Amino acid sequence: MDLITVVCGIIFKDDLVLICRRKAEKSLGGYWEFPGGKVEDGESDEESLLRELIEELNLKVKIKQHFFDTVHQYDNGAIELISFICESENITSESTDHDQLAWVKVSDLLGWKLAPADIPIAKELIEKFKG
Ligand SMILES: Nc1nc2c([nH]c(=O)n2[C@@H]2O[C@H](COP(=O)(O)OP(=O)(O)OP(=O)(O)O)[C@@H](O)[C@H]2O)c(=O)[nH]1
Repeated sequence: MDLITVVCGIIFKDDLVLICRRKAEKSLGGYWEFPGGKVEDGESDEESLLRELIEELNLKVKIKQHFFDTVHQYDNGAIELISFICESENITSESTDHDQLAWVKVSDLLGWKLAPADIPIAKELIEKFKG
């Protein structure tokens, strides 16, 4: 089965990072994720991320650096999840795809019910920001 490329933003506002809970009716409903989405034909990863964040969250961010990529095999197919560290100047409270948003400390990330593909990214982030 094809590998689907998904981009996500690790969006910082000061020391806190944004995670979003997928709406119940979506795939992986109820799981928390870093917001983003599927890369479309003809888009770069960065263009795709900026587009998704505006579409879903009406959030304009600065992409600071490419962070960490991971491949995860779900029952219905595999995704490659490409993450970027971003900074946001404003805080958003509404999403078209999520029913809750939370700004959390990096060290607390694994206490949330993250989408399985996001767990290696969260672990890497905790390692990077520890001490
Ligand atoms: N945006 C995003 N998607 C993720 C993450 N982790 C993860 O496994 N995914 C999965 O990657 C796929 C693409 O995400 P998406 O946000 O574009 O989903 P979508 O609404 O276009 O499609 P879908 O609802 O049909 O699955 C979804 O199946 C989603 O569950 C993540 O951190 N961010």
